[in-house]
Amino acid sequence: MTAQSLTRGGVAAPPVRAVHLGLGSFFRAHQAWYTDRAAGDDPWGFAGFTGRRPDLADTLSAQQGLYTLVTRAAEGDRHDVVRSVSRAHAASDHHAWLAHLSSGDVRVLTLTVTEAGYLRNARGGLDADDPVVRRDLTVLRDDPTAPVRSVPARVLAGLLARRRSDAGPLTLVPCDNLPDNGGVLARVVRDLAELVDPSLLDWMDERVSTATTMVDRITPEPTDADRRAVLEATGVDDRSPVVTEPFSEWVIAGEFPGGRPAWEDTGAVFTDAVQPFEERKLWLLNGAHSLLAYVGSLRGHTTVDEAVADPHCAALLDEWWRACTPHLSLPPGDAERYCAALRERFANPRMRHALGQIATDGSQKLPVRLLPVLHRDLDAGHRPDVVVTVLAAWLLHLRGTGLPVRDVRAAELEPAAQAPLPQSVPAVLAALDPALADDAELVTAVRSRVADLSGHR
Ligand SMILES: NC(=O)c1ccc[n+]([C@@H]2O[C@H](COP(=O)([O-])OP(=O)(O)OC[C@H]3O[C@@H](n4cnc5c(N)ncnc54)[C@H](O)[C@@H]3O)[C@@H](O)[C@H]2O)c1
Ligand SMILES: O=P(O)(O)OC[C@@H](O)[C@@H](O)[C@H](O)[C@H](O)CO
Repeated sequence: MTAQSLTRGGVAAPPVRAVHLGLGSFFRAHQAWYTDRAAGDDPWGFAGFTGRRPDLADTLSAQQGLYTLVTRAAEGDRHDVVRSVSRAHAASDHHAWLAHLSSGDVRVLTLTVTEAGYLRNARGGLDADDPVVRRDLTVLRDDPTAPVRSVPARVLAGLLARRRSDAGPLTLVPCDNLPDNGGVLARVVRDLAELVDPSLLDWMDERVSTATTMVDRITPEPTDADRRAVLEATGVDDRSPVVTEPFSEWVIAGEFPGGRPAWEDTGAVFTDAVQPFEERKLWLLNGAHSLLAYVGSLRGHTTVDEAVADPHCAALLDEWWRACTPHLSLPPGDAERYCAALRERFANPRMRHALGQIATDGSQKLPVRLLPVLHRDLDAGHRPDVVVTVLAAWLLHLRGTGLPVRDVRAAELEPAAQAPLPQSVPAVLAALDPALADDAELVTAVRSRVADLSGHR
């Protein structure tokens, strides 16, 4: 049998009414999927832009934006073709970026650019010392239409173009795993606007809203085996399928004065307060993921399902969840149900979610996944032992034990971690939060746990 290609068969793609920055697996498993299912007789199409490399834009363009979403349950796979990506552009196609964002048809800009992509400094504002930000600042001051590379600068360039064309209201919808992701995005873009053209700030107040979101759907990096499995199951030679789990959640707070897809029809929840959902998800799921990534990999595991099958890791997970629960603000019983679901989600043996993907950029993830719980416990006079273990395991990871280090701060963290423990422990803790390095008891506990963990390898 000849393999088929993905094609729209002469049916037009939905009109571009939304733009996405950070075209990758998660966007395709989540926001694009919600939008596709919400289409009804009022379809919204995305113009998706990659964050950096062109590959996915090229592959998707060759398939008219179509791709197969594989929903992988423990019992088997479901295959759906998602049709809401109408155009796929490489990051370098700045002309198209400005054109779409200048269009009055476009009312929503979603983003998935990783935690590191927001380029924040230690105080949460824009890191104006970052070399890419510095270069973009010079470029934008000179010519606001010239290509820029950082996320804050790309968004700002799009807004400057939109103001020139007077294209109407726009809502920014960040979908990265960050608390108050709307506040984070608004702040870095406004910080840059102040440096480039402060007159934009008033225009932004009138024309640009920023939503805050909690997003949840485990979506591992697809593999060649996934692609072969799609070909075998469907007969379609999809060059870029996405594999995800059946579970999905999207909680959104914000205004959409220019309109939006009917995401609530497909399960998204609109609320005034995302924070309780965000904390539940970032601590219970993402915190647990980071725990498994650093401790599980030290114990020789490579995927989440392998790690949770290890009774030692499973016991640490329970300990972590017990530490989080008193600090969550959703009704009692909610966390229990969420953790029960997580046990099943993590154990799905067919997902093969690589610990290496989760371990990336710990310097950006641990502060939002673990430290809020650690600080609350320390303030209450307890030191959660499980957090000591994760911090010790992270330090060993930075020392080269287990998974390769991929972190935006690797150049600073790897040498710091190599020093003898009396220096390396406070240095690495301070990189997460200077207050941690000032806590002598915590430093001692982490030192002794590093020694225990290395001894038991
Ligand atoms: N994969 C998941 O399970 C999942 C679930 C919830 C939320 N998320 C969020 O989505 C993000 C992306 O995950 P993914 O699975 O799509 O990854 P991916 O690697 O498939 O895609 C990431 C996209 O972000 C871009 N990007 C990466 N670093 C960037 C930077 N510094 N500046 C600009 N763009 C950058 C990439 O070019 C790519 O377009 C995660 O970091 C997370 O915040 C992912
Ligand atoms: O995507 P990251 O790199 O922020 O984190 C890795 C995982 O913890 C994360 O992707 C989860 O799978 C996801 O947040 C589940 O909704």
